[in-house]
Amino acid sequence: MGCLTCSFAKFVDKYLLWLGNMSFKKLTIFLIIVTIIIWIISKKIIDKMMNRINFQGKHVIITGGSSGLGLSLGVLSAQRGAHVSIIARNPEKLKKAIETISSHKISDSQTISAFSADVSSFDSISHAVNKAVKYSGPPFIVIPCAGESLPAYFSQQPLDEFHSQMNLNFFGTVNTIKAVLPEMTKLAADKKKKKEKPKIILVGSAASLLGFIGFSAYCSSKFAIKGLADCLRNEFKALNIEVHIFYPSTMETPGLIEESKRKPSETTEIEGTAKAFSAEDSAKSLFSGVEKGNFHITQEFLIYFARTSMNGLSPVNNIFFDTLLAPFSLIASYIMSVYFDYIVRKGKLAKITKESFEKKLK
Ligand SMILES: NC(=O)C1=CN([C@@H]2O[C@H](COP(=O)(O)OP(=O)(O)OC[C@H]3O[C@@H](n4cnc5c(N)ncnc54)[C@H](OP(=O)(O)O)[C@@H]3O)[C@@H](O)[C@H]2O)C=CC1
Ligand SMILES: CCCCCCCCCCCCCCCC(=O)[C@@H](N)CO
Repeated sequence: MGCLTCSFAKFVDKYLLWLGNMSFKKLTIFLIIVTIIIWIISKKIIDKMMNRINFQGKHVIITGGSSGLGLSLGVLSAQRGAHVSIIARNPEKLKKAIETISSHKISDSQTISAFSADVSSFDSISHAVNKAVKYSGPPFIVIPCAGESLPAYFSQQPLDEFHSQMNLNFFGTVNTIKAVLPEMTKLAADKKKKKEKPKIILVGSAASLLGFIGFSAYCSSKFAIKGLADCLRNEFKALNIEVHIFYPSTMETPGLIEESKRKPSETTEIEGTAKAFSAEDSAKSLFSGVEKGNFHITQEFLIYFARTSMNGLSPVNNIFFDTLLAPFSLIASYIMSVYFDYIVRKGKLAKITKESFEKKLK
């Protein structure tokens, strides 16, 4: 034993001597490389150690589950053995979605069901949730994914669209969480199941982190979801319920096709800075983020990077990585704002405004 300590001391001595003989520049590079290697290895080990969520026999409720991201989340949940309930308005779309999701079941005992409801009405969503719970049991995972984007120039957008965006995206999320909370709280309090915390995953957007021309109504509703997520993450610790928020950037979904028909050209140009993903890939990122235990879930590095500089007092995902990135993200945000402003100055709205000024002067 003594000898072991002895050789360890000798090793440390040699190592320190070797470090001491290095030039400052070499030492700095060496330390940075060692830190990065330790970080990568420890992250890999931690990720491996993290339990994958056991979906088998658990009930997953997804609003907006008849299309786009919600539908892909339903398919993934079915593939992993969950009972899936999807909630949306249009019964035809729901019926088709049920067929798609059911074809991915891995066991006959899985229940895949659909309930028609409007999330912007508490009575409507609460009625649907009660039926879903009666049919498939208490909700283990809830994803309030129903949402829509109505892009327009602020000056041209009718006031009622600001209300409808808030009613669907923000209040739809609040209503859904309110509706599932009593049953989820009971499930979370179950001592036998204490290890597996029920989870709520809010669906924000990259537009929960930054705002630009054309998204004033949509972006505000998505920023509100970010604020809600921060508060609930903290408050629901008392209930043993886990809260996460997902910030997808553009996804190729039926919703995107619809919004593109009315999207101002400047908005499209700025949004194009980030890559578009398939709904399937985004759904996979959402669940893998939950499994890694991340509160903030992003699909791509660019949005992760953007988030670090606007973190405020929100919890960081990775203290080392986020702290390292934040200053660079601030610099990037400055460059981005100069670029975004350039797009707006040379854009359609600026042209229309200039023309109407000139008309008035004549
Ligand atoms: N696509 C994108 O680029 C991005 C999307 N997001 C967000 O992801 C989420 C999903 O978007 P995406 O997949 O594109 O959307 P889709 O338009 O493809 O699907 C929206 C779903 O929500 C349902 N829905 C809409 N309004 C209501 C309502 N009032 N009550 C109940 N259900 C409703 C729709 O069904 P029905 O109409 O029958 O009710 C449908 O199932 C949204 O929250 C969106 O803001 C975030 C970032 C990027
Ligand atoms: C720190 C500097 C990095 C900045 C990165 C900026 C990238 C800008 C892209 C923003 C993409 C916004 C996507 C919103 C999509 C959306 O929610 C709608 N399509 C809804 O349907």
